[in-house]
Amino acid sequence: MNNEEFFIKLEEQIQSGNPFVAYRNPGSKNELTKALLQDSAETYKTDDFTENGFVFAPFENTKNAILIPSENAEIITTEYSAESSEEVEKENQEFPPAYTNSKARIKHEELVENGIEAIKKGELKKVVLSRKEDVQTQLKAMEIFKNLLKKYKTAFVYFWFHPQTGIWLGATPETLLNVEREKFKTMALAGTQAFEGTSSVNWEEKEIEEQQIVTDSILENLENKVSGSIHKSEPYTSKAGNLLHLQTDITGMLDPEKSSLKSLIFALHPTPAVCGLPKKKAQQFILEHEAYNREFYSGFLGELNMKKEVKRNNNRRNQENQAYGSILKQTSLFVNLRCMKLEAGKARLFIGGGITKDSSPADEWQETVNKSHTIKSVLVK
Ligand SMILES: C=C(O[C@H]1C=CC=C(C(=O)O)[C@@H]1O)C(=O)O
Repeated sequence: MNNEEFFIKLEEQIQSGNPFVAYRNPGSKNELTKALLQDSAETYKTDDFTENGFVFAPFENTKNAILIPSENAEIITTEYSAESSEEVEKENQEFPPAYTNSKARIKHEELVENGIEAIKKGELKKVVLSRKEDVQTQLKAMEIFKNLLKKYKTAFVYFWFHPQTGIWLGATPETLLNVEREKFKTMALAGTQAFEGTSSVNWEEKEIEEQQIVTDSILENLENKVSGSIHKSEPYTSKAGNLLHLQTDITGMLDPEKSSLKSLIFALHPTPAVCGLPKKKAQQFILEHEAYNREFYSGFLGELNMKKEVKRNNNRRNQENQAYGSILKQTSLFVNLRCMKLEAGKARLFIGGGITKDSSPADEWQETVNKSHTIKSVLVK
């Protein structure tokens, strides 16, 4: 489908009031943007994660994971080009410094102080604390979505609507879980610094430790769920919009006898990149202290057991590939970061950061300001 037809279909779906999602996977071949347009206003939920479709799950109470089932949706695709990286870089550098709202700053710094105190008392090892920020915007959701598609080629970019949740949009750099056949991939992403023209940067002890905590915890949680060994890369610097993070890629083979897709998802969610350690205590701390509802921020979203057509390999020597059928199931879930909820004329942004014993409240505030640019920069024409 060409771009024009694709966006007309999407507009028609918006008018109908029925649920839909439009999205592009990171680094997608031919920049393929897909949409699932549900054929009724019905609410479908998934509890056992065996269905196929697109799932949208909140941070807590994941029983409310909403599904757009493939079988109840029209699936359309288009190729929509991102801007060249030089253009994007230029825009990022030109983006004006964020205004500082001192009330919000004081509140966030107090929250971080409380987190550091709980860590120093030994109640927690790490906790991820966040805030919301409301920003006025004249842009329509579709324009914001196109801006996200143009700017963030390496992120998972999405535009979700459901009568139960309202409109959400985002560009997240974090994979929660990718499963194709028995092979799975996940990542430990943590540590942040502003991108200032180069990705060759040094990381301080604090960030290295913060990210190592995430890697260790993911490996520990996956231990009994996989067959054979788990492979991890060395931590490396990855770029997400105007930010740099430390990332470790983790891969392995699933053992269907030992674990279902659901148990794997919940072994990971919520990861210490959005919640903390120990998991239950950190979650409790967040719910008690953040004083607002994260809703779907730091939840997860993406393709669930979606059928993917695989082209047959005509190379005769590759007998093994020829033996496989041409359809396989793919799950590609992302952590819902760098996102917003859009209401009439107003975007609610959600931004957080990992707190460890060495965190500084002022630096953590600044980090949330830097992170908010990912979304703020697509709210203007
Ligand atoms: C919680 C967020 O980011 C996470 C992902 C990468 C780096 C993070 C950090 O450095 O704190 C956070 O753990 C957010 O963007 O709201």
